[in-house]
Amino acid sequence: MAAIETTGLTKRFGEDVLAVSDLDLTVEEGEIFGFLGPNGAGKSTTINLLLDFVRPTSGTATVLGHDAQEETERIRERIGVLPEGATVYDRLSAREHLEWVVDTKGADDDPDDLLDRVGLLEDADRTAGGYSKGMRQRMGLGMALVGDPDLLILDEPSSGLDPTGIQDMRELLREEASSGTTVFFSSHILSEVEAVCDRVGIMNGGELVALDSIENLRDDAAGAATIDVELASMPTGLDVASIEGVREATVEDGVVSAVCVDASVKVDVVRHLDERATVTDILSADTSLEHLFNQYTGESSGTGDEPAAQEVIA
Ligand SMILES: Nc1ncnc2c1ncn2[C@@H]1O[C@H](COP(=O)(O)OP(=O)(O)OP(=O)(O)O)[C@@H](O)[C@H]1O
Repeated sequence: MAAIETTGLTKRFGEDVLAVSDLDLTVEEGEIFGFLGPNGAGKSTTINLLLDFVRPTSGTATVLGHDAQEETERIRERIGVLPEGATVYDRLSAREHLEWVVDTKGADDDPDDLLDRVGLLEDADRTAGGYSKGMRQRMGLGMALVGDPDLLILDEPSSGLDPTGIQDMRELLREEASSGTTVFFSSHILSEVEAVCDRVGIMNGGELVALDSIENLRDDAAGAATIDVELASMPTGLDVASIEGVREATVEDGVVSAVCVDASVKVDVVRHLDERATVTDILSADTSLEHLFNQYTGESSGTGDEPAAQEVIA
């Protein structure tokens, strides 16, 4: 049985916003699944649909085999959730937050054990109103772990965490997965999920644009290659993007950049440009996993090793 299954899941907000479009997604039991995408891609809306916080316009979803809209209670008994912007009661301490969830869920966890696991035991008696964002996030994670859930659904769990906190969170997710818990979590940074996920789904504009293991995404990235060609002057009517095997072509400051499906296409790009202009320099680089993510989502490269594209060559 799949831990999460959506079929044609669609959510519109009003006439103009198609937040989630015809999503078919299966997350298997025991997986650590990273749900990726830039801001506004539809990640939180999908999570809210799974949790019945919003209702779908069309399509269906099941969580642990139960209908996400019809069997909400049965689902909530078995899952742990870290929602986006979780409510924090400023006057209650972390221990009191944990005790409250343990009571509500009818669980038998020792709150201190969980606080220890999320690194908040020392501050367990302080009221949460004075907590930093990272401490609130740790508390939210602790609350999600109550009742030894079969499935963890975490919306941007590393948000607000410092590098140590992110490392701790990864460890925790691995521990949970090794004890049989399915982990489904969203993020907008590929490198954050890379270290921990079995598979990732990449959302963009409400659509699932990639669904694969990190390993296969890596193979794709290894196959692809970027070439930067510097020209003495830029001729009009360049059509680099039409060259077979070129995925994306841009120009900035006299340099034409092309992302190619494999290394052999780079030769075609150079030939094409050499026939039309004076080539003054050629630079070539393998495409990073981050760049591949950017290609799927249309984000500009966040790696800092390539110039942001200014103009797309038609
Ligand atoms: N309640 C709402 N009413 C109207 N539009 C909404 C609502 N919730 C989300 N949206 C819109 O739906 C789209 C998807 O938003 P969503 O929050 O699901 O994206 P996201 O991938 O989680 O982004 P982020 O990483 O910024 O949290 C956006 O255009 C957003 O503005």
